[in-house]
Amino acid sequence: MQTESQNSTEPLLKTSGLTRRFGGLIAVNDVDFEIRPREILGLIGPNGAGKSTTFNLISGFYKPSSGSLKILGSDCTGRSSMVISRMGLVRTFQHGSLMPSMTVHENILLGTLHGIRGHAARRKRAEETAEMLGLTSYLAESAGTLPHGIQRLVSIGIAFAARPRLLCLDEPLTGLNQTEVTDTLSMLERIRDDFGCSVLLVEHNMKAVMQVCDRIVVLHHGEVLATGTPTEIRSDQNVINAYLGHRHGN
Ligand SMILES: Nc1ncnc2c1ncn2[C@@H]1O[C@H](COP(=O)(O)OP(=O)(O)OP(=O)(O)O)[C@@H](O)[C@H]1O
Repeated sequence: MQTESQNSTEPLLKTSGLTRRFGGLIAVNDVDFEIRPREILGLIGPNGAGKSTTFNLISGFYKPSSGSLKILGSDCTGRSSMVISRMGLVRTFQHGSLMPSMTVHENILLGTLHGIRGHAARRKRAEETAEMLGLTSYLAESAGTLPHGIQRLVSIGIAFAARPRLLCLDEPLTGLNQTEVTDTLSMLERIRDDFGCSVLLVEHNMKAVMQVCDRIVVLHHGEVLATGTPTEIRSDQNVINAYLGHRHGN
């Protein structure tokens, strides 16, 4: 999905005044942020801060109450998830995105259905994706029978098989052991460095976020509390008071 015409300085995604109300509750309020080419951006904040709502807004699963969303300079406000995925933004879901009764190969093939013509080319893409994620030996197995950490990787494989410009991952590290976390973070770096893909990471594992992200946006009560590098965020007194100080101590 990468195009030659993409201007490397133009944000991949930019929100302006993004707002979403649920009845009287403002879940996301006047949120401005951008995701740049070839970066891993962390979206963090306490429970109820508005991370999932923001994620659903930018991926077209929710329509904003007000504000705008641009992808590569094109106004995508209120567009469907299908249109947004065709523009190069592909997401995973918090509780996994796979079909348990299908094999790993069949699952990853699902991610190739849009944008790749011909069964042979799709199979090749699925196999390349599996190899990159270390899933080759699981290709023939039913996805639902595999350990949790492998299922998480298969979900990422389905999304990455489309070779998106922006891969949006909703809590991909939940339930992984330390080795699996380390492997997944290395894989995200490869996705960024070898494929030029940006990654939006919604994640509660602060150690991992601080380790892998190029920049971080902190949400609190639906608003952007801070934006910066991991070093800047770690030492931001507002962030420490609202989030890091309580949950993570260091
Ligand atoms: N569909 C909905 N209807 C009504 N209120 C909602 C809906 N979705 C989210 N909310 C509310 O919006 C606020 C933000 O929720 P959201 O799930 O976006 O936060 P979050 O940062 O993702 O939290 P968590 O870390 O617990 O997943 C919360 O007060 C939540 O109860």
